Amino acid sequence: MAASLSLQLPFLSSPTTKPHTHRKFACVAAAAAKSEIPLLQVNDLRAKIVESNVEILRGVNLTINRGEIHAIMGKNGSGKSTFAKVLVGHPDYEVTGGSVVFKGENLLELEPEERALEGLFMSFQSPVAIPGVSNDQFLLMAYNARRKKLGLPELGPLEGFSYLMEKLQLVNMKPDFLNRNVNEGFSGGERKRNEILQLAVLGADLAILDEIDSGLDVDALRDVASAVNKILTPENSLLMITHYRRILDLLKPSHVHVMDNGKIARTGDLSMVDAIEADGYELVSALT
Ligand SMILES: Nc1ncnc2c1ncn2[C@@H]1O[C@H](COP(=O)(O)OP(=O)(O)OP(=O)(O)O)[C@@H](O)[C@H]1O
Repeated sequence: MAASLSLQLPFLSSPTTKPHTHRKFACVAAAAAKSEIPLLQVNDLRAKIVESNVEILRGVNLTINRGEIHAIMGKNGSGKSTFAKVLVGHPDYEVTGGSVVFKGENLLELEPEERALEGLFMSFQSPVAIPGVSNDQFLLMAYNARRKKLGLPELGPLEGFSYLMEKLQLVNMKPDFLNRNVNEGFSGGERKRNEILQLAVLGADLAILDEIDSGLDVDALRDVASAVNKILTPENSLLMITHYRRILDLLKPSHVHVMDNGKIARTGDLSMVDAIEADGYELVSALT
């Protein structure tokens, strides 16, 4: 479980300083250059299951720029979750070819923990419980680890609690969520909301949400979508995996991809979802 804790990726802004004028121009130039490179560039990514040697990803290509919202849809078993898990470095899979560049760095060389610290967050389809660890302990520990890495002072219990309360309100969750052990006894929908709370607390350059909408009632879905919309800025991006139109209407992805047989078979906009709902995946994939 420790591994999946460390997969959660914090993102904080650097401490505010008053840069010297020349440094300021250099920073502006660097920021402009930074915003020009894609946030994520995946080229011909191939991966297999370690245990069985079965190839699941068969040449995935995908580019995500800052501020974009991408959705991946596709038939059951087409490789969507595998793709997400390979991006965060899940040990069940081995990359056999291709490349992934995240924020200009070779993501595949980084350990899962380092990917998290670089600003990659993933919510899992079935979030696990962590018996004996309360949500507030876990969140504050993860948040402080990130602050420490950035050279910022750790938040003490009082400051930490008020920070967590602020984020709790953002995701419209009850305060008792903080006292409960991570996901222990949570309903399916509560676990999904808890994933969004983690994202709100830790932040991310790229958040990957795997079926965050499954099992949510209509109000919870609206809350989750509204929280995600508040977390998104022109500087961060979202990659969501879903089977349903409802969350797409709420989050309005700029790009919709269809995965088929371990590849992105087709890319379009929201209007492609109408075709998928009318004709199914076979016809849409066959158009490529
Ligand atoms: N760790 C694993 N062990 C065995 N098989 C696996 C493993 N991971 C993925 N697979 C297999 O790889 C294929 C792709 O699985 P994946 O979960 O990526 O599909 P998906 O597109 O996310 O499906 P769904 O829409 O049903 O969630 C499936 O046939 C699945 O059984």
